[in-house]
Amino acid sequence: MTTNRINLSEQNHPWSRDVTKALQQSFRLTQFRTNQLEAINATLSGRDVFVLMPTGGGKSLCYQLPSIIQRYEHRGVTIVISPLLSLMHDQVAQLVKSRGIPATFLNGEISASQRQWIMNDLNSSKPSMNLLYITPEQLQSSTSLNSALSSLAQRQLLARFVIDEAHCISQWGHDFRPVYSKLGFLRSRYHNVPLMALTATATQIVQRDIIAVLKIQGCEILKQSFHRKNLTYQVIDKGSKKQHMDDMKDFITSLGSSTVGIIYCLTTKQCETLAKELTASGIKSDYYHGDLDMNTRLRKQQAWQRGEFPVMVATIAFGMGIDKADVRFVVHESMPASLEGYYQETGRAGRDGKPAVCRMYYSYSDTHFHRTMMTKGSSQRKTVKQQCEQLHAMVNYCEDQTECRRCLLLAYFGEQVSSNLCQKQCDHCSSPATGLTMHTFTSDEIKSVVTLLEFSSDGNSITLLQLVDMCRGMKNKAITEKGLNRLNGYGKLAHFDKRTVERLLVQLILKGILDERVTGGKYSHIYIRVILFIAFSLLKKKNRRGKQLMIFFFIDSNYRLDQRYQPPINKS
Ligand SMILES: Nc1ncnc2c1ncn2[C@@H]1O[C@H](COP(=O)(O)OP(=O)(O)OP(=O)(O)O)[C@@H](O)[C@H]1O
Repeated sequence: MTTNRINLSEQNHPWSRDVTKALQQSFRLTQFRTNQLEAINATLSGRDVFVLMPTGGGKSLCYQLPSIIQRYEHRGVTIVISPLLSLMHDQVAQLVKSRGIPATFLNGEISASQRQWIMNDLNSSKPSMNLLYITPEQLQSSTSLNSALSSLAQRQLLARFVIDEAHCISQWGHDFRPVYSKLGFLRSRYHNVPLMALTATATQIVQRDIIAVLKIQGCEILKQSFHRKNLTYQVIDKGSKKQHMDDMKDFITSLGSSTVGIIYCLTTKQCETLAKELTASGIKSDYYHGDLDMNTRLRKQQAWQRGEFPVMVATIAFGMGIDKADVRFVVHESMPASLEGYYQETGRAGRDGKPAVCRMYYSYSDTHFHRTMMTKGSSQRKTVKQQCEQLHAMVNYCEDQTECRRCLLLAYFGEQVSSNLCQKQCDHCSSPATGLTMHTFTSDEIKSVVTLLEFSSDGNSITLLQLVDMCRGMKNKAITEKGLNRLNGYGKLAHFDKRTVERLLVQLILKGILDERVTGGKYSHIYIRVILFIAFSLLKKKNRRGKQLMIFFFIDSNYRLDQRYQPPINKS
């Protein structure tokens, strides 16, 4: 790859006429979106480039267009490393059918003869394909593919490597894939082949990780705001199971029962049950999750894309590569595990630029599912600490009672913006809470909670709700039987209501004073216990230095489930 810098936003480069022609004739588009031209110029000039664009921003064009520019130095085959088979399938079909661009894919599912044809083409003196989509696993394991790529590189017919969904490289991304983290060998093996990494989700940490793992320090970094002005963000208390369900149905019906949307659930079972229940209520839905076989998944995704039914109820397995422009709502039936994931999932709404709503139902108890997954180690191979930090950031976002949601979300991705940008397109900006009460807890009150835990003879099996009851001096059986009512600190917060004490404990968890852990109890039952995270002595020390620990937060006493903001929405 070259280190020569050119002006990326100009159109006076040797290839510029061809680029304009390709945009108009092959892609039938009139102008570039933010950073597309810059990414194209960077890669055509031989530079490595990191592209951070919101979902639906038009990342594909950044590498598909240069792949057909074949008259200049970096020509030949563009290799696209993509994590998902369905994504490859759709992209290749669209390239070949709609644009007449020679493209194909190589994955574990194609036949031996197709594979042979591809290898022959790569090894020919003038390969016919412009784009080859491959999985990172293929790159890792196939000797024939690697020798074909080396041969192409030697003959200067390897135009570039594209790493799509590059956040999969980072343990801090929301979809870490260990095989992606091995892609660093590309730079060492193919010194002169430009790399392009694209993602829609990247905090500073993820971005640094991607660049470090791929060894593309000094690359062009093209970033743009994560602000999606047509999306409305809402967080709604779940309430009871019935309220939650009724609200979801009312919400969808209010938009029109044929309105296109996605509902994300945490489990496969929830997806199936909810899809059936919605369909029974007149909202035509189907479900999608990772336990379905590949063909069923593909069939369901395509049926939804074609508009055969409007609502897809899915786990996060329904994700990358969904290119449906008219998604008017994305509902999270429960809180997701991270803001990175949340942003990515909500980003599938309103890709046509028209208004769309992102509604999340929240209950702190949703964290129990995520903590259990973390402990089982079945979600992703990140450290539990990393996952906990991400989960706490997500909870912080949901627990917030006053700040503009858009500001909170953008701040998480490192963008400081004014709430004026929101234009009342979030629940807090559109209908500010009317009954806000600020609750301040003194150091002594906090210590009473901590003391309760520390002096509890059976402290390791106290759940959050039990602790709330103990703080409030409740005398239920579980407490009196264990003699927990005789502990120091018991009943010290009796003058607060349940909701307030619960909020306090959540704040103590978010501030790292308490923690929740999953324990395997009898009959391998899993339950969450509260533990003291910061040693009591440490808390006291802080006080001796005069740093009084105070916790304060707001509670909206007027919050009613039936007083929710309904955003204006274009039903057409
Ligand atoms: N310059 C442009 N002008 C108009 N439409 C465009 C332009 N570039 C891309 N698009 C359209 O925007 C939509 C989204 O593009 P694309 O699928 O590349 O987004 P993406 O950034 O890859 O999204 P995701 O992260 O969800 O994969 C597509 O329908 C595409 O045709």
